[in-house]
Amino acid sequence: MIEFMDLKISFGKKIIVKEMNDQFSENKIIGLVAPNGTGKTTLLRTLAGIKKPADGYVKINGLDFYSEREEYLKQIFFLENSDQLYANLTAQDHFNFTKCAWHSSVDPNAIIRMLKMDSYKNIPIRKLSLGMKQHVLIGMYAISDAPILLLDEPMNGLDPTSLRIVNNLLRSIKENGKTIIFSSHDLTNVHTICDEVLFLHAQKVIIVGNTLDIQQSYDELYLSEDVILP
Ligand SMILES: Nc1ncnc2c1ncn2[C@@H]1O[C@H](COP(=O)(O)OP(=O)(O)OP(=O)(O)O)[C@@H](O)[C@H]1O
Repeated sequence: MIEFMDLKISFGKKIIVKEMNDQFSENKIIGLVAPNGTGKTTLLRTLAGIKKPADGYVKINGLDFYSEREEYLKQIFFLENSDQLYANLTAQDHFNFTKCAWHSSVDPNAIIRMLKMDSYKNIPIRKLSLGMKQHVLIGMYAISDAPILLLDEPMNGLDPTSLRIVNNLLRSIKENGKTIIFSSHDLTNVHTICDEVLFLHAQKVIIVGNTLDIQQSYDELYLSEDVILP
């Protein structure tokens, strides 16, 4: 369970979220959607305890980051982007490390097979393409077996086949009782795999079930705000 209570997030006078009071139960894939610069990464960073709220708090499975930091952090896996991977280590190294650090029973070789990474699992990260590095990141999430996975635009750089494989992987992680929150600009894919969609708009959070037309909701919220060029 993720609980947001009177959460306010800001950078000084710049408010990202004014007041958030929402709850998310387990076993869900939640898409986080908003235009560039609205605050998706900032919200994920706040959930991960990297950014301190200006007010209010987040509880994860009843745990508070500031008073129960160690237990709180055991609930979440969050790697902001592939720049955080070790350039001289391989995918296999990252997977082995993640399995060990998280005391996970997930078999890295099964994930390598599922993500079709055999041909590059032993190549240093610095020699991989963006899409290949995204596979490494997503593989680490799967291997962590953490209850809550926070992903920032994980599908960027994936080809259509990889996207389908990653979607299937996320679905199977969810079926194991996990909660996945991922930010994305790909509304079609959000519609394909999410149970709920969380829009950030006008410093507020708007949650919609995925029965609605996501594109239509997006247009209604944001299109009128488009800048009209002279
Ligand atoms: N460290 C910081 N100090 C001050 N302002 C920041 C900082 N980090 C982000 N911001 C501002 O907060 C706002 C939200 O940024 P954020 O990166 O969370 O947006 P985003 O929705 O993830 O954008 P994108 O879709 O482009 O990745 C932006 O206006 C950004 O300039």
